Amino acid sequence: MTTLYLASGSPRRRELLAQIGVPFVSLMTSVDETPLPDETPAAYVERLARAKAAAGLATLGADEQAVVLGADTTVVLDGRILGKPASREECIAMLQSLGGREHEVLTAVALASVQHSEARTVSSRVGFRPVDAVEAGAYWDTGEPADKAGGYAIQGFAAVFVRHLQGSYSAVVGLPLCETAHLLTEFGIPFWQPK
Ligand SMILES: Cc1cn([C@H]2C[C@H](O)[C@@H](COP(=O)(O)OP(=O)(O)OP(=O)(O)O)O2)c(=O)[nH]c1=O
Repeated sequence: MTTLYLASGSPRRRELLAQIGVPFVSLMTSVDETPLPDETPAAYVERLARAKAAAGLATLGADEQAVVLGADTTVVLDGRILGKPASREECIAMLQSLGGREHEVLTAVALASVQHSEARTVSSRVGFRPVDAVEAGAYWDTGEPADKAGGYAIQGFAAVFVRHLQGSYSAVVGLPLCETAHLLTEFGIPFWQPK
């Protein structure tokens, strides 16, 4: 019987996958998240999602029954990749740069088995109201932004910054569930639907 593994340390991804009623086993993997020179944001997120799935598969040896899911989420502003803020100052600068305008959130999901691998990338647009430095600093102090791409969590306190979202809410949180369900079906893994 096929077993689905989630190669992710993200609690959001665990919750999102559980939401669509798929049994899975969590795996911890680590991949280098440095962008390659001249790599586009779309190429970057897909490469990382595939790398996370491949790294997970490698830890399982040659298990013919395993399918591994990896994903990556990146915030893109003016073509620039915004990663996770490393400091309070960086987070304040990031949130102020996102304030009063729209940015793109790219999330890729990849499934890999010994036989083959597939990936899908979803682009969403998020519009923020202006965010001043005092509020951005206070938001950093909540502890929420540190492990989030772009320094914010739409599902958390940062919801107060979000004027609009065009695209996939689950993708912004970390896993595009519509596309994930489609890929799972391709790999013969049922979600909540009757078998
Ligand atoms: C924009 C945004 C990102 N995020 C999160 C999703 C991801 O967990 C994180 C982006 O970092 P990722 O590198 O995609 O994922 P991760 O390091 O948390 O987990 P792993 O690589 O082990 O799967 O930012 C939110 O939770 N809410 C948001 O609104």
